[in-house]
Amino acid sequence: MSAKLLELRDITFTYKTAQRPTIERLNAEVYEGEFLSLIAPSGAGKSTIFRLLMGLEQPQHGEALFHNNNSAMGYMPQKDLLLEWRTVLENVTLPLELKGVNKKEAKTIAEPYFVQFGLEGTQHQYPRELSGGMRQRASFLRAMIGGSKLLLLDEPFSALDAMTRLHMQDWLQKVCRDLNLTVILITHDMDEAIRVSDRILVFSSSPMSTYLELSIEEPHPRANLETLAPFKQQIMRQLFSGVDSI
Ligand SMILES: Nc1ncnc2c1ncn2[C@@H]1O[C@H](COP(=O)(O)OP(=O)(O)OP(=O)(O)O)[C@@H](O)[C@H]1O
Repeated sequence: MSAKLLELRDITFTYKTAQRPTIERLNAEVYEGEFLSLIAPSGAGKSTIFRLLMGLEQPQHGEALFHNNNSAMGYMPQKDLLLEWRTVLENVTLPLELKGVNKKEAKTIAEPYFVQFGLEGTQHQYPRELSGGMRQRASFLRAMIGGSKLLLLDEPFSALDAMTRLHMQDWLQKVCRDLNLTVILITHDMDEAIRVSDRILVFSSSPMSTYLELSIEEPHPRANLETLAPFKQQIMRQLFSGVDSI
């Protein structure tokens, strides 16, 4: 078992204008090097968890506790937010420049990753010249280049076509393992969660509080798609546990 990287301890959070909490007494742990997915109904509060982790909101009760000295996080939103007036390389080096690394050195640090991220040859192109999958890979490289070992991915592939999405899932899972990154992924897509994750937390309603935890052991079902079905059934049962009929 890997070491604990992050702990959510008894977190309760209510937006100022809301009548009831979005997160209530939530407890969860994240382990170093794992790929963890969160599945919950739309509007349940998944992005709010990311906002709390990034310190953009403060819980009224409880805390997010980091177990190592590096609490830096990379964040990748649904829309890639690449800056259209900067080249791909200049987009990728942005977090380094913001940390005070000079431009030349930032480029030297970023360049070697272009091959691993399937972006070789795009360094001096502009984002508009890239395909959707390439844009997401550039966005992902930008999220991790600052040295963050924890990445928060908020439905990063939802705008991609089905084929590109499948390629991206396999690629993402592999690159995270190779770079020993810890990932928390928000997704609506059960197949995606099962394909990429080591562990999945499934919430059935808001406020987000208790959840079903699925640990996906080896041999991983991504290796044999027919083995996805039992996991999918468990997720659906949990998601619809509060619903009388569909
Ligand atoms: N700044 C805010 N002020 C008040 N309420 C908010 C704010 N941001 C989000 N909410 C509400 O909090 C709830 C949770 O929102 P959140 O975006 O975290 O859900 P989500 O699970 O990520 O949704 P989706 O799956 O649709 O992206 C929603 O009801 C939303 O309307």
